[in-house]
Amino acid sequence: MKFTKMHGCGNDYVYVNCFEETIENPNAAAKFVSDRHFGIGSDGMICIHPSDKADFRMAMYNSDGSEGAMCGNGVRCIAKYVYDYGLTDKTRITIETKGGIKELDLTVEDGKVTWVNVDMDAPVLDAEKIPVNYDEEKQVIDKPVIVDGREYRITCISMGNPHGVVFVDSVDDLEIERLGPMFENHPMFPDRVNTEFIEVIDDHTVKMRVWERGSGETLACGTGACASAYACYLNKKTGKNVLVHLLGGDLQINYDEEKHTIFMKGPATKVFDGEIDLTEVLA
Ligand SMILES: N[C@H](CCC[C@H](N)C(=O)O)C(=O)O
Repeated sequence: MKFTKMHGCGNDYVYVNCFEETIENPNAAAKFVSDRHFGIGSDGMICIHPSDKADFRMAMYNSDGSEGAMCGNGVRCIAKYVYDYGLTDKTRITIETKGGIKELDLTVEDGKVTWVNVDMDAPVLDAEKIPVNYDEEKQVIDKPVIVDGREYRITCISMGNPHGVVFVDSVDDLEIERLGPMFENHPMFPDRVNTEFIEVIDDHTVKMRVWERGSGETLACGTGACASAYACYLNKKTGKNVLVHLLGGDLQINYDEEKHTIFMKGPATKVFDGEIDLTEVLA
């Protein structure tokens, strides 16, 4: 299988061009290639497919092999892949995901994509759609939740995939390896959840760490940054435009109230191309 290792703010995936490759068991392949000791090493695997509804279609898998519905850093890297490898010459493209069709604006410098601005669509607060069960509440905004004997306040949002945004005093001394799985597998989330821990710096800047469903702590999460920026706005912690500092870089998130949509702007980076034999692994 030919692949390309790429990352967005350090959120790294193995990208496979499925116009040319066929993967029999993508869940098992994702789990294997993601392994940082026995595989290639990544937060998961992302397949680029043809689409009959958009220019391209994304299928994304976490490092535990589970399939996710949307990936903000992933769609930016797909934009870079399809342009840089000549699958398109357009600088405005659409990508079909299980979390809806996304529109992307590509910035090209010296013939290569460097930055991508994505229309991430409207944030969804409807508890049933996220999904989250919190008493009979229709929305979960700034609600108390007890984790590890401590009370946190959580705001739940879907960006095509489920997020729980939690405000903390400092993200630097967070015991994320211990806390992350407790949020991820909390009974209020029937499909598990991606959890963002947010430290507010000022009315347009936050620091974020994320514990991703199916992948653990990652250096960045695009959908998570969007959910967090919107949670900050809802809870009056920031305005509509938020610079999110992640462990692996920065994302600029802007909420366009008129269009009721969130824009995410950030980098997309290629690391290397490679080839791997999966016949024995998947046998
Ligand atoms: N890192 C991704 C999100 C992956 C979400 C995945 N962990 C799930 O929903 O299961 C991002 O940049 O948006």
